[in-house]
Formats: sequence, C-alpha cells, structure tokens
Amino acid sequence: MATWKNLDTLASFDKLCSLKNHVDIAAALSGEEGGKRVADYSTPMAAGLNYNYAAKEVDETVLSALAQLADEAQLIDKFEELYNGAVINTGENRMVLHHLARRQLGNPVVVDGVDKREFYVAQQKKAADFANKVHAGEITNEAGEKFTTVVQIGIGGSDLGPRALYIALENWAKANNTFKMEARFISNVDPDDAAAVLASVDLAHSLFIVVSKSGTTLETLTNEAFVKDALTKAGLNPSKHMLAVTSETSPLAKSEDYLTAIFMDDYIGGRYSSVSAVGGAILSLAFGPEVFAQLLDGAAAEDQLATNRDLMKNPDMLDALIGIYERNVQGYPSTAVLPYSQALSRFPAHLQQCDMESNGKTVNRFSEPVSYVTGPVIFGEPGTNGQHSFYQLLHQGSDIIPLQFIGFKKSQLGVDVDIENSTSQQKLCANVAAQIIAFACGKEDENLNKNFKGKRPSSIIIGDELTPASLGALLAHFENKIMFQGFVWNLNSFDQEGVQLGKVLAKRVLAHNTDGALKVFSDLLNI
Ligand SMILES: O=P(O)(O)OC[C@H]1O[C@](O)(CO)[C@@H](O)[C@@H]1O
Repeated sequence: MATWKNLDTLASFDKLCSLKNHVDIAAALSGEEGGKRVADYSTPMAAGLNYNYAAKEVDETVLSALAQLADEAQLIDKFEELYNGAVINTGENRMVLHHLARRQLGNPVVVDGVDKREFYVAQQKKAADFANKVHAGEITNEAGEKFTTVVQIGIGGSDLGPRALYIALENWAKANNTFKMEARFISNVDPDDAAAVLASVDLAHSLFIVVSKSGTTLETLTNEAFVKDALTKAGLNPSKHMLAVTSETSPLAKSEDYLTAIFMDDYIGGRYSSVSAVGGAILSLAFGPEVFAQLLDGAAAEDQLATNRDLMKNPDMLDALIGIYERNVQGYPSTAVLPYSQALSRFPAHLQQCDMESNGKTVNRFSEPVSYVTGPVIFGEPGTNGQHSFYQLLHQGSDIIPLQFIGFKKSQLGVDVDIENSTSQQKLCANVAAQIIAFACGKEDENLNKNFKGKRPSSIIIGDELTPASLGALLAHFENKIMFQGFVWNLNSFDQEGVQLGKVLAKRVLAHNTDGALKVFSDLLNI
C-alpha cells in the first residue's frame, strides 16, 4: 500500500525547492537550440494530441527532480489503488471510480455483488437505447410526434461538463452528419435562466433530463418544478417529457414521474461525472451513442497513458508535476486555460469546478492542516478573444500566471476564407504560436510602458482537430492532472465540504431564521 505524506516532508521536494528560478525560458527558447527544444519537449497524448512543454521553466535537472518527486510520492501506486477500488475519498468514505466508466483499467471492482464496470456499461446501454428510440420515433410526445430538443436541468458537475462537451462537439457533429437533436441547459436558480430557455424551445417537442446525483440540490429541484409548471400550463403531461439521471439511492430514483431513470452512483463525483450517464444521456441524445462511445475511448486511451511510471511518457503526470513546481516552488498563484478553439468556450468553466472544487483545500486527507499552498485559481477564455481582454495583465501584470494553451490545426466545420494570404484558421494558429513566444521571451523597450519582461511560462496541447476522441483525451488529461496534484499535496480531491456552509445559510434565510448581519443582508435583498 502507498504511504500518504505531506509534500513538505518529502526529500525530493527539498531538492525541487533548491531549483527555484533555475531555467530562463527566454534564453532556452533562443536560437537554434530553442527550435530543437520545441521539437524535443513534447510528449504524445491519446487521440493524436501532443503535450508540448518547451515554454515551461524546466530542463533536464528540473525534470529529473520532478521524476524523483513522482516516485517518492508514489503517484502511480496511488493511481493504481484508486482504479482498483481503494477508498481514496476518505472524507466521504467512498471509492473513486470515474475511470471505470470509460474502461476496465485494473482489477474488477465489485460492490454488494455488483461489478461496477458492468453497472456503468449497463447504464450507458440504457442511455443509448433510450436515445436510439427517441431518434427512431419510438419514444415520442403524446401526439406521437418526434422530440427535437433536449434540455438538461442540473447544476455544477451535472451541468458544466456536459454543457462544455456538447458545445465542443456541436459543430463537429453537424459537419459529420451525426447531429440528432438541439440541446439546451438550465442550471441557475435565477428564474431568468429557466424562463429564457423555455421561451426559446418548442415545449411540445422538448425532452427534459433532470440530472442530480444526490436528487436533493435546491437549484435543480426548483428548476424541475419550474419546467413542470410550464409544461402543465401548456397542456402537456410532464411525465411524458422528462427523464432522470440520478443515483439509485436518491429521492428522484423513487419517483414515477419520469419516462425512465438512468443511474450513476456515489463512486463518481459530480465534477468527474460527464463520462457517466450525467453526460452520456444528453450527448447520446444530441449526437448519437456512437459519438459518446468515441469520447469514452479517447478518455480511456489517455487514462492508459496516465498509468505509465516513466514521467516523460505520462503527459498527465508531467503536466501535474510542472504545475506543482510552478505553484510550490516558483510561487505562482493562478493558472489560465486558453483554448484557441471557440468550440472549447465552456471548457475552462468546467475545469474551474473540476480543479478548484477538488484541490481548493487547506487540510490534508487526514484532516490535518497543511503548511504549503495547494490548488491555484483557474480561469480562462478562448483565444483570440482573451487577447483583447485580460492578456494585458498576463503580459505585463505584477503576477506571473502560467498558461495552458490548447490548439488544433484544423477547424471543425472546414468553412474558411483566404484573406491577405492566410485563412482564418491560420490566423488563429499564428496567434497562439506568437503568444507562446511573446509570453516567454518578451521584448525590451526603453519605454517601460512598452517593455515586456517575458519569463511567463506556458504549455500547449496541439491536436489535428477537436473530435469526440480528442475531446475525451483532453478531458481525461485534465482530470488526471488534478488527481496527481491532489496526491502530491496529500489532499482528498474528491469531496467538497467547502460548498456546504453557504447552502445551509441560504436555507436559514429562506426559513426567515436569521439574525444580525445575515438578517440585514436578507432584508436589503427583500427576502
Ligand atoms: O448532482 P447534484 O447532486 O445535484 O450536485 C450538483 C453539484 O453540487 C455540488 O455538490 C456542489 O454544490 C457539486 O459537487 C455537484 O456537482
């Protein structure tokens, strides 16, 4: 069994700390040697992606120290224990099984006589069969007409991942003739969210998926009631328009009010659940089950790479450890995720939850305080839009913020125009290449207002095209990166106690059970 220790008790961490400011990336990227470095500092990911870290502040010495840290922290042993069913989520006393939703990575995991891989596959099949019947017109509205739109009602992990993946593949599916149904999402308890979505869809031809693992989330239950009210007012029977994705033990599972219920379980955390029925139902309805299966295959292939003990052949662990060096040695507070792909416009928002809900913690997995910094602030927007927004601070601001670029050689739709000797896709890619060098190397100017200090590290994941498989690989890469970082920090990355207090206080406000400052704020907001 692996031993769980705080980062600052590891000898290899001391070694790493002695390498602060060890590499000058501007120098490392200059001249012919710089070109060689760009070609060499790259490791293959699944589905044709490549992780390039030439513009990160690492060299052979830092990489070797990171490999020692990976060994001493027993990162691969811990991953093996995780996918073989150890209770890694100590806070909730649960296993962590989202990898099993894509492939059997290790030994069978059996709970109460149920093989969990078989359970996840059975639920995927249930979602696929349901989707196929909707597409074939075997499941219709009460008038016998086909459903044309699917609306997901859920929040947090029951919204962000599925929404990001849907947006990522919408154009690809249209270009590849696999687009089946328009999807929409209702998440916020702000009534304007549900009202606007409902006003934009044809209710009579809309299916609603209520997605909540717990079946108790205030926003989701409120929005479900909101939608039921709208359906009833339109003379439609809500139970003929709704299905549920939930856990078998949740209150939703007991309801008769749905066309069907598809299950997940407590061993897949909300923010890791897009590969379960939480994402599977809506993506299978929108694009067909085969597309969802391709996404799972891409994720499974990336997971396989994440089992490699050789750091240089394990892009997920390498990315994680470079992030540890940046956070705990270089002292950088934040990380920006910058996809040069409009299709990935909601991917940073998904990673915000995935990363910050997982590693935004100050006690270790034994509930003891840690005395080092943990998860960075994650934010991002697609390029080139971000360049005209917050890049000023990234280039010349007082904090150095490491950057994670993502770029593709080809667009999804393939519709483009040549203006001034380059296509729009070439302009997009030219910008990301330029930004990497601008951030790393900077530019001297006597006028300090125009001076760029450089030394701002970045990595880039490069692929041919954003497809279901490469999207699955990308998703798994970041999930695994977050997992490895949680292991290094000795955190439990799989619970989220920090979200509870606000929920409890909101209930008190709604029950008018407040005093002091909370009462005054409640009065100011007219509750
Ligand atoms: O799927 P559920 O149980 O409705 O939970 C939704 C989200 O709420 C959270 O618990 C945070 O409040 C997330 O972790 C989760 O993804």
